[in-house]
Amino acid sequence: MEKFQESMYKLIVETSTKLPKDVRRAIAKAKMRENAGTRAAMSLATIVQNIQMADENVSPICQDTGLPTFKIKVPVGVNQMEMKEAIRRAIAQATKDGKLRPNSVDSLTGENSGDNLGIGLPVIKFEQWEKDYIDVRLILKGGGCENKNIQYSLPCELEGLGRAGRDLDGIRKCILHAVYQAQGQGCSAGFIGVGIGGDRSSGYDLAKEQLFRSVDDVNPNEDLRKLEEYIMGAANKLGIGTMGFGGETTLLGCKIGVMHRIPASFFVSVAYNCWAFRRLGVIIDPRTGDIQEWLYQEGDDVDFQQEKTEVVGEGREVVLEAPITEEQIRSLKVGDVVRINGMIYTGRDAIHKYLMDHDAPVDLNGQIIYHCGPVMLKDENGKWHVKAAGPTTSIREEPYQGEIMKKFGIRAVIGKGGMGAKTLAALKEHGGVYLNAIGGAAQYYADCIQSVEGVDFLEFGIPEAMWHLRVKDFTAVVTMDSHGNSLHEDVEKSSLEKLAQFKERVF
Ligand SMILES: O=C(O)C[C@H](O)C(=O)O
Ligand code: SF4
Repeated sequence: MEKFQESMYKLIVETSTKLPKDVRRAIAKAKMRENAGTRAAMSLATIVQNIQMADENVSPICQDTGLPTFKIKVPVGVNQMEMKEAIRRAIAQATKDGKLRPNSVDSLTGENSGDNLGIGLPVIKFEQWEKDYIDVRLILKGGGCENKNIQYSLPCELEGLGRAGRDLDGIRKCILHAVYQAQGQGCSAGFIGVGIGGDRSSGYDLAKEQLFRSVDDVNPNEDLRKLEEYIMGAANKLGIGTMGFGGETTLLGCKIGVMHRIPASFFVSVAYNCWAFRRLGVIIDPRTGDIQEWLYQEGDDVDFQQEKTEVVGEGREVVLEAPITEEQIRSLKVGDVVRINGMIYTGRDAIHKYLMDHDAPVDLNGQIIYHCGPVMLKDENGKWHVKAAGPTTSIREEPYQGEIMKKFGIRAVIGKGGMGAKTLAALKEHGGVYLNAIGGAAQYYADCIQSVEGVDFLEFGIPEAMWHLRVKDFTAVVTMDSHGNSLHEDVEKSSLEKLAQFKERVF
C-alpha cells in the first residue's frame, strides 16, 4: 500500500499541475483560430503561458484545485478500504506540499479542514472488473465551472430557443442553452459532459462520466456522434469566447452519453468544465502498486507555437497604483488594459459577507480588492509564499459588492466572469471599475506578486482570508466602467441573439 499511496500522490500532483495532452491539443487549436490582437487572443496567450509555467514550477495550473473525484476499477480481491485510506493520505500530503489548495469546508460552520479531507471528500468511486489491473482516474473540477452545471427537465421553455420537446432536437436545444447560460463564468472556453436520461442524480453522474472520455474520441452511437459534432459547430457561433470576452471559441469539447429513464422523467444534465480541465488516469499493477501507464497522454507533445506572451489587448494601456482617485477611475473605459503596481487585497465570499456589518481591518479607501482564494505555503521562518493566485467568479459577491465599495471607498475590484446590474449601478454612482483577470491563470498571476505583506481573517481558512499582496505588472481588462458600460452585458445580449438562430428543428 505504501507504493500505491506514492502512485496516488504522483497522480494527484500531475493532475493538478500538468494539463493532459488531449486538452492541450484543444487549446492549441483554439489559439490558432483567434485573430491576433483581440482580447480572446490575449487571454489564450496568457492561458498558454500559464500552462507552461505550471509545468515548469510543478505548481497548480489553477488555484482552485477543485473537488477531487477518483473513479477506480479493481480486479476481484483487491482491498478497497486500504486503497481508500492510501488515497486520503496522499491527498493530505499533496495539500501540505502546496499542490492542492485546502478546499474542504464544513458546510454548516464554514470551517476549513485544512487537508482536503472531510465528510464525503474526496469522492472515491469503486467498480469491480474482470481485468487483472487497477485503473484509477482522477478529475479535479473547480467550483466556478461546477456552479455552471445545469439540469433540464423536458419538455421545457428555453430563453432564445423556445420549446424543447422530449426528443433529440429538444436535447440539442438544452445543450446549446447550457453553453449560453455559462457565459464566461466557468472560465470559458469549456468542455461539457452531457447525460441524457436517468434520474436527477444518475443523470449528473452520467454527465460527469463523459468528462473522463478523451477529447479526441468518437462517439460509437451515431445519433450522439452527430449531435456532438453539431454542438461543437453551433456553440462556437455564439461569440461568447474565452473568458466571455467575445471570440471564435466558446466550447472546446462536447461528450454526450445516454441511459434509460422512467416514463415520467426526461432529464438532460450538463456538467461544465473550464479550460483548466484537469483529469488524468493511471494503470496500476495490483501486486506492486506501481504505475504502469499514464492515460490521456497519447500523441506528440503539444506545441503551442508561442515564444512569449504578448499580453496586449484592443484598448489602451493604463498603469494603476493604489490609492486611486475618483478622477483616475472615471477616465477608464471598457476595453482598457490595466497594469497594476503596488498593493491589492484579496477578498471573496466570507469577507464580503463580513464587511457588510463590520469594519475593515485595513483602510480600503482608494484601494483594490481582488476576488481570489490563493494557494499559500508558509516556510520554516513563518513567511508566506504564494503558490497559485488566479481570480474567482465575481458574481457570487453581487449582493454585497456595490454597498461595500461605497462604504469603504474601494475604487476597483478584480475578478472574473463579470458582475450584474446592481454592481454596475454602484460603479457609476460611486466611481469604480471592474477589472477582469484571466480565470485559471494562477501561475501567471502568482508571478506578478512580489511579496505577501500581511494577512487578516486567517480563521476563515486560506482561500477566504484577506491577503495583502504587493504586485507588479498585474494585468487585467476593464470590462465594467463607471459610465454604465459592461462588456458582460453586451456579450450576453449578443450571444442571446445568436442563440435564437438555432431555434428551428435540426434533428
Ligand atoms: O475557488 C476559486 O478559486 C475559483 C473558482 O473555481 C471559480 O471559478 O470561481
Ligand atoms: S477559476 Fe476557472 S479555471 Fe479555475 S477552477 Fe474555477 S472555473 Fe476552473
